[in-house]
Amino acid sequence: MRNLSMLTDLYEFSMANGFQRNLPHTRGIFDIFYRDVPDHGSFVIAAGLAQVVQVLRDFHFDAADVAYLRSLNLYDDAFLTMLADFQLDCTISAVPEGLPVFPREPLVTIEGPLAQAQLLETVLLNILNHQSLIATKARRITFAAQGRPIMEFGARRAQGPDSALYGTRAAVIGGAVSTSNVLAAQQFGIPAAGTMAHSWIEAFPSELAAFQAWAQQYPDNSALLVDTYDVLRSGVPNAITVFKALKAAGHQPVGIRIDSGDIAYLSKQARKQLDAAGLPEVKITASNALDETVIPALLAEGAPLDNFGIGEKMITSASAPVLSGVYKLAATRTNGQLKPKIKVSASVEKTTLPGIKQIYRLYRPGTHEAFADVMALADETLQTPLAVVDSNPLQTHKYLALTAFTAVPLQQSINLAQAPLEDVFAIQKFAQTKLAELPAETKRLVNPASYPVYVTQQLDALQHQLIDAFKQQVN
Ligand SMILES: Nc1ncnc2c1ncn2[C@@H]1O[C@H](COP(=O)(O)OP(=O)(O)OP(=O)(O)O)[C@@H](O)[C@H]1O
Ligand SMILES: O=P(O)(O)OC[C@H]1O[C@H](OP(=O)(O)OP(=O)(O)O)[C@H](O)[C@@H]1O
Ligand SMILES: O=C(O)c1cccnc1
Repeated sequence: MRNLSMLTDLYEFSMANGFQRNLPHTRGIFDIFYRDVPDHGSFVIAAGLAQVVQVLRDFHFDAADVAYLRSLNLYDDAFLTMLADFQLDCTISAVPEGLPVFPREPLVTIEGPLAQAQLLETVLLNILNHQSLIATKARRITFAAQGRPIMEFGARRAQGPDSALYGTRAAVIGGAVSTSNVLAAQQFGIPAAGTMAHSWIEAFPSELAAFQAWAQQYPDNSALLVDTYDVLRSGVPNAITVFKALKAAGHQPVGIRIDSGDIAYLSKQARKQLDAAGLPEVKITASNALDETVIPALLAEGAPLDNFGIGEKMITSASAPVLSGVYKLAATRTNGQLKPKIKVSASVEKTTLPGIKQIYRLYRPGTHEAFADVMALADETLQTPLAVVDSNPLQTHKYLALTAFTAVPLQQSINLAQAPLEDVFAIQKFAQTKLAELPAETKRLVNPASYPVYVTQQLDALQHQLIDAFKQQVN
């Protein structure tokens, strides 16, 4: 990954420069969290931490970067010198990639000198917002496919090269099993997969000649695109001719791909033709702007589809193209003294949670059934009964007591020097394990139930104390 230290908003440099001059001995503790789930879902799949770790490991400014910043005539010499000799002095704790996370829960917490930690806002949000968005969308599509494999086909429609590359990584975290994107396959160890484009068929004198040439070239990888001319009158009959010849020569025919028209009707008819020809093993792949709304419609019609190629809708998260994760100051530390901080906003749902926190997932004792999350101050011990209040500021502010639970902390401190860049399929498996722990009603695609996320009485009291102090100041 190239050095992304300059991928930031100008105001980060402007604040960092001022922090160094005004508050040189103050450290900032920043939380990264989001407020709204894309597509009206109930959770987001956290993704992108491996790239965050890479960026932090390599965070430095080249001579050309410093010269450019100097040319803006905005910044102090001492600040530019600090950038030129940059030594990252930040610590990071984070939830693991693949974990389903809920609104307002800190995915990542960064602590460091204000002048450093502020500089990380833009690039960290860029990475985490993008990958978590695509992983979340891929989870929805995978869920809709009910176990049928999803091939990621989106490189041509992604918003630029990085979105194709890291979007594919995120799509696999969310459940895709292979990709047509060779760079992503190479870089992340994802199986490379694919069929053929219409140009292959158009280039030959006939569809049959095109299929035959393909089968000769790739006798054990013969996935044939059958919709160039007429799926049922030409594509499938020609594919059957080629598959029979392949079988006779001792090869295993792979499948057909349908990429246009009424996919339910065409796949049912194609299945009948293939079965009647003694080719029940031939798989049917569907593609063409598929997503988690079209796939269930196809399956509800009884479309006999074995797998899906998914491009534009997944790689761009077309139905919900933004995850608005934010980077908010939760506390400062000066000469060892911790000061919780809050942003009190006119819109009550934007008021932040102060202090250094930990998130806990609560399980029914002796089970893997998660039933709620609790955000607490990091130095709190969770007592039973635990007094909590809904973390959603728009809910009624009513305390309740939680009694029977096993609490598992979700954020872990990350050792930048040692943090392993985990295998994407290990992350996918972890995501599936963690998804399995959530109540079924929170996972459905339409109007999912929201999962309870509470804050402890102590954290709630701290928030209200800071809000009151702010009100007194204003008055
Ligand atoms: N039976 C079906 N039920 C619901 N949606 C379907 C069904 N069959 C296809 N679709 C979806 O409808 C959308 C439009 O299909 P259509 O065949 O009109 O595509 P198109 O883009 O016009 O075709 P082409 O790719 O040849 O230009 C696509 O998202 C496709 O996946
Ligand atoms: O629809 P997506 O989910 O993005 O899947 C990838 C699409 O990419 C290819 O189309 P191509 O670029 O050849 O254009 P087409 O729309 O004419 O098929 C392929 O045939 C799929 O239709
Ligand atoms: O291999 C394929 O079939 C493929 C790859 C990218 C986009 N559409 C289809």
